[in-house]
Amino acid sequence: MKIIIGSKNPAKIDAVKNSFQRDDIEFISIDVPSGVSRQPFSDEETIQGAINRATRALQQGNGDIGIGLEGGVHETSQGLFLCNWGALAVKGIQPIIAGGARLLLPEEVAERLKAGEELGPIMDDYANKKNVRTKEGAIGIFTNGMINRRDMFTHVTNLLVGQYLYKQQHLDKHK
Ligand SMILES: O=P(O)(O)OP(=O)(O)OP(=O)(O)OC[C@H]1O[C@@H](n2cnc3c(O)ncnc32)[C@H](O)[C@@H]1O
Ligand SMILES: [Mg+2]
Repeated sequence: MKIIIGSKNPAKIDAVKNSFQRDDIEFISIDVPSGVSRQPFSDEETIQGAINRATRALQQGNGDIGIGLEGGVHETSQGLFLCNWGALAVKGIQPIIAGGARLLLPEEVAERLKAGEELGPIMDDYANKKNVRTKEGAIGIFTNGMINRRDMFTHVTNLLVGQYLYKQQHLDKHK
């Protein structure tokens, strides 16, 4: 079985590998356009980015399953939340969608996002580290390492794969 991941980010690739613990799987990661802003600014836009990555990965990689993972932010009355979404695409059914953990971003980070900066570079600057987005992620920084970006995305990919297995077993109900 060939699984195509729509990103070259190791935090995302490792999450997908964690969710498919089988020997007969080939993982291929390709950079596909998310089709949304580089910094998605709502759940809606982040979900669309995840779906676009999954369907494009499936097509371009000519695989059995395409997986798209997308990070974004979402405005609420409490402030700007970090949000993460994932999609799993296979031929013949609507993409399967799942959301990840979320947390409130500090005002200083939110202000910079609203001024047009991307979260990746903001986090490197804020934490005085390099490549936070490919390592612990914003979620790792703000939880003191209790949950890193790979673990957060593994939860999302488990939700995707679990739903996929369920649908496979109940195919006629969900066509
Ligand atoms: O290579 P890709 O797959 O694009 O991975 P990415 O790290 O850029 O991640 P996304 O495009 O999914 O996220 C959109 C933007 O938000 C940033 N971002 C999202 N979550 C983050 C996190 O936990 N830590 C740091 N930056 C994050 C990311 O760097 C992008 O600028
Ligand atoms: Mg990106």
